Amino acid sequence: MKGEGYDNDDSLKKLGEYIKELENEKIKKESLKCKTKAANRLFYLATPPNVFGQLSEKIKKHLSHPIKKEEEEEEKIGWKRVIVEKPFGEDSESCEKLLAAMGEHLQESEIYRIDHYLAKEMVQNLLVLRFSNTLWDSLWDRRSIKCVKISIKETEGVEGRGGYYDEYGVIRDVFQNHLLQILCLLAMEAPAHLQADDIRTEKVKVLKAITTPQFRSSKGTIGGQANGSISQPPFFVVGQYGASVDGKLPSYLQDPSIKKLNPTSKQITFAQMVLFVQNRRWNGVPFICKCGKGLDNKNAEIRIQFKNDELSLYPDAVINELVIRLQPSEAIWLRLNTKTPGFARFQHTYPTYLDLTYQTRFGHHFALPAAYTRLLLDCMEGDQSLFVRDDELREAWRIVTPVLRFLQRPSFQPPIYPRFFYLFLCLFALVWLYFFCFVLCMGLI
Ligand SMILES: NC(=O)C1=CN([C@@H]2O[C@H](COP(=O)(O)OP(=O)(O)OC[C@H]3O[C@@H](n4cnc5c(N)ncnc54)[C@H](OP(=O)(O)O)[C@@H]3O)[C@@H](O)[C@H]2O)C=CC1
Ligand SMILES: O=C1O[C@H](COP(=O)(O)O)[C@@H](O)[C@H](O)[C@H]1O
Repeated sequence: MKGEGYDNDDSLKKLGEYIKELENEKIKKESLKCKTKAANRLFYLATPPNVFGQLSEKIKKHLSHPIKKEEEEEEKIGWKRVIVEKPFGEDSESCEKLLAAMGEHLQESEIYRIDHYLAKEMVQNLLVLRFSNTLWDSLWDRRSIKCVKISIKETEGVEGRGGYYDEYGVIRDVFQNHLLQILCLLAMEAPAHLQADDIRTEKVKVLKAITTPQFRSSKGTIGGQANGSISQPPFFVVGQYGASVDGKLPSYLQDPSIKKLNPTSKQITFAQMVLFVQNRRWNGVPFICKCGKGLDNKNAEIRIQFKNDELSLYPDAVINELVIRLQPSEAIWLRLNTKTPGFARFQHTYPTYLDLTYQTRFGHHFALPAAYTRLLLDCMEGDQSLFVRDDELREAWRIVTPVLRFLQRPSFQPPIYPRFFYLFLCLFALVWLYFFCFVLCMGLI
């Protein structure tokens, strides 16, 4: 295979023959122990997406099990499954092409589209947290929830991955997939059953209820205009990271890979959008979604902020907030008010937390598998719950495509934000501490 193109029939034929040889050997050995003659085939396409279609065709042609006269059941002949990595397209149009190219040769049940965020412990936990605790049933909607914040923040920059990143940017890299998937799990209705397709059907409904961001220009057209502004809801913020304030960490444009490929790149590395799920449950509740690189913190979390009751006896008390931290250090906490402990009277509230930090509560009793371990196992077991279905993909691209078009305007220039640098913050804190001690000492003298 080495050195041959993905479209080379001969080499793929050879690969098919080689696989068959291996399977025959294995079946010979194993048939002594068990009666199965099936040999399953799992293909992992770690290739650029532009060859997914071509490869699907070759897999069908040369690498599928030879089907007998009458098509036999999967258990007898073994299954064939294909895992594909994102990006599944660059916008709605290219996604459609990709879906068609693969769909021509493979069935949807054979395609496993990876979104590794779906396999993170706390993302899987969302279904359990929401639907096994009836406590939320009357709270999980626009009547009680003020807003939902989802953020995936990274401190790292592109670190030499500019070849891939500069073509895709943060919206295609994280927003369109990981972030929207989390939003779906938070906003969806209870699925009919805990089966892959029931769950995915509910997720699609959420995506369908998200209105496509509209862009207004002086000419009243949508998207792509130089002086366009986003219409209701009016919020989206983008940027590209610059160098750290002390100049020690390079900016996006100074990254060696970007410098080499596209030194004047306008690609964005941060995006925040406020999305609205326009259905009866969520109408009017902003979902504030942000993700980016070169930021102040590496974490991924969900914050569900509850409304304050206008008639509350404690109008100044902090609002209740449910926080689900996906990483680092998985945790769920609920911010509540208590009486200020001690002599303070009941007029005084004190914000505190009901805290479920996984490490403390579950310690070493549970090993959390890496996302990819979970996904590979699920694929082998034929469970598509944590993989993205074609209609989810279409809808997710429908939501972000107008934004991407808007950012492609020739006049667009990304705002630059300084890259966060911890050492800088530490030095800053030290200077303040020093100053504070100095003032304190002077006071004492
Ligand atoms: N189990 C655990 O480990 C627990 C840990 N904690 C920790 O305690 C600390 C406090 O937690 P918590 O009370 O929940 O967090 P905060 O009340 O400090 O809220 C943090 C959130 O507020 C946003 N925010 C902060 N400053 C501003 C601002 N000026 N304008 C707009 N938004 C802002 C942050 O956004 P952004 O991300 O953009 O800055 C983030 O979403 C955290 O470090 C938390 O990790 C608390 C409870 C349990
Ligand atoms: O898919 C991607 O995700 C990573 C972030 O994943 P995490 O598991 O480390 O949170 C991101 O850095 C990368 O750019 C993107 O392709």
